[in-house]
Amino acid sequence: MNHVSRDNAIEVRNLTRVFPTGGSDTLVKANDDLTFSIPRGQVFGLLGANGAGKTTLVSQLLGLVRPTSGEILVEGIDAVAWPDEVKAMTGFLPQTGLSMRLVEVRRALHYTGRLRGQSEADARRQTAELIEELGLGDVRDRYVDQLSGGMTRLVNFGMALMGRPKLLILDEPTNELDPHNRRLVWDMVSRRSAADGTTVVLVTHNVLEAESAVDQVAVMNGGRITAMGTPGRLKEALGDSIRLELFVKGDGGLARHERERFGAVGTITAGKRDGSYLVQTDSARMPELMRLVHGEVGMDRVADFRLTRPTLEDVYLTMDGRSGPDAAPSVTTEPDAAEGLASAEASETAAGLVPAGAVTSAAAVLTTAPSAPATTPAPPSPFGEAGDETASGARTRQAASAGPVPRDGKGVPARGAKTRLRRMGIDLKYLWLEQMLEVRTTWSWVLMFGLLMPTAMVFGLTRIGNGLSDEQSLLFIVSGAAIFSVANEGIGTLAQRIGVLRQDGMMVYYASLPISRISFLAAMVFSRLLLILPGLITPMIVAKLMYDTDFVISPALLLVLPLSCMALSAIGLAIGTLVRSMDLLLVIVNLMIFVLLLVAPVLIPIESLPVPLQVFGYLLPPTYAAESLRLALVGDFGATFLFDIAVLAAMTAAGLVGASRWIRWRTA
Ligand SMILES: Nc1ncnc2c1ncn2[C@@H]1O[C@H](COP(=O)(O)OP(=O)(O)OP(=O)(O)O)[C@@H](O)[C@H]1O
Repeated sequence: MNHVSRDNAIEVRNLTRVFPTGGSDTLVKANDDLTFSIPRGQVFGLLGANGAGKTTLVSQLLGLVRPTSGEILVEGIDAVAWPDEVKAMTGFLPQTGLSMRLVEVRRALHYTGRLRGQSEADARRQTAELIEELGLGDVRDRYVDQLSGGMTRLVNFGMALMGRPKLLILDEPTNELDPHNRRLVWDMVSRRSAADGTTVVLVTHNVLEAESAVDQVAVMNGGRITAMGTPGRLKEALGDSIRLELFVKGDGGLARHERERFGAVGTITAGKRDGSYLVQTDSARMPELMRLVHGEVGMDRVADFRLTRPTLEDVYLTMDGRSGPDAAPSVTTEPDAAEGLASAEASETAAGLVPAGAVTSAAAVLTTAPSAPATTPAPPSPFGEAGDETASGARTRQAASAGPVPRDGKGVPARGAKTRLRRMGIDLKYLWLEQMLEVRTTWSWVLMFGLLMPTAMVFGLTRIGNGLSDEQSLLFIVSGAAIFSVANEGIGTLAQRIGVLRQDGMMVYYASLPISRISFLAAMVFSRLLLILPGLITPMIVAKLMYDTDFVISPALLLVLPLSCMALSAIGLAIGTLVRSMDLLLVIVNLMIFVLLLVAPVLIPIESLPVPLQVFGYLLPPTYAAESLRLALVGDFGATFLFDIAVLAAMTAAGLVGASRWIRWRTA
């Protein structure tokens, strides 16, 4: 490990990320050998054209994308090896695809805080604070997806702030916001960095707005950083120039000879609007310029004019690489190792911008901005008893003590098994609650489906031909209707739900939280249990009422029923994570319904099938669920029953393990 500065929140060294493109041999270097550091407490703006590599960079900071090569340290923690530790201290606002859309605003904030490791008391307190600060009081009880685009963005911004993270990564935070709310967001960003020492990485195209909020800016182009420094220094690097925006009244604008007079003082460009011009020149020629405006054009013809220094937008337009090969001086990002990380000691003499070809330290460029004031308490450590219900604000207090993060022998933040288990329990609870609340709008339909469909099956199937109401037929009809209902809701719905989460980009949000995949998947499975169980029980009740069956109602049903739900749901999750195409997923789910009705020995005895179909039947999970239910209903708890139970348990485990392996927890 190289020397690590204690003042830097983020250190990136020789970071490269390559993506394969459509063609087999072609590769795109989304990030190309980046080296830089961000001092703690800074607001760091990341600018660049579409496809410049900004999202790839921030995704790697969060562990959502694995670098091809290079190193990332966030608060001294290796983000590649320990992404969860970085996620625990990072608030992330993705550009699109946030989850928690079908819960109330207050719950979206509260649950996010809890999932980020915040104590219950602190999560509640911060939720109330943010609702107040963001002006969300009137909509606190509304579902997030019922809000306007701008309000939703504000909620998403609030979610990123939950847990009082040390690091905030905001991807286009002011998209869709009105001017008032944009100002609110920039003010909150500045306040957090100045007062709490939060480090902020800001991806934005809104250069003019960001100018007032950022301490440092990096301009990216083609995967490389072409310029980096404070906005002031970057602007200075454009030269001691000024710009005049001139708006002339009436038709025709400036006469030809007038344009030539301005052209002799600087460069003049006609704007898109009739009569609008931009003149750029050396600041020493300002008096000449003003004489031309006043004397040559005359104030009676001037609708408006603005004389300004170059803006950050001018820097961006000059350096994002689109203005031609000669326009952009570039900063090389290959510093000398020692020099690159000596940023804390680098002085005001560090240049804001370095001409192309010069090998220099990008980190040194960064050092000209002030680091967090000495009086600023260091931000909280996420590695304590984060889930402590009673220790309100525990993380904040830990931060104030600002000691080094406790590590085990391998540089990994130390956490006991008890703490991890407790965290898993909390994650499970809030993910489950979110899932349950998300499906509440469809509860009535699902329940009705779970009640009506099995009832209709028992009613209809027992009337086939001369009637199939003998004890044996009833056994198959009842167990078949029950398992058909579970398979529909468990396999079918869960497979599609995962597909929709992936398609809408919502997985990125879950993956950015410090939760385990298993907690996420288990919460999805458990959230289905209550919806599925009625479909399992209804056929038995209907058969009892219609035919007074004397099935054995034993405690074993308490094992068979939930286990069938979990096994089939886990298989549904595995299918949903394995099959990436939503269209294919829909085909599979619909095929499954046919297979269940026609081939799988759910409604028919397996011995009645031809041998090839028997083999096929034994490969299908519902076969074991139906068989174990039949055996339980006749009180046969022999070897076959135990074997079926073991297979269902194994399927639950295999489904969850498969899903957690195939789920895209990293976006690439
Ligand atoms: N998963 C991926 N697979 C293949 N190529 C990718 C992947 N992700 C990004 N890229 C490519 O990497 C390059 C950088 O993309 P990235 O999304 O990081 O740019 P960006 O600066 O964030 O753009 P924008 O401003 O449009 O969001 C692009 O050429 C993009 O096509």
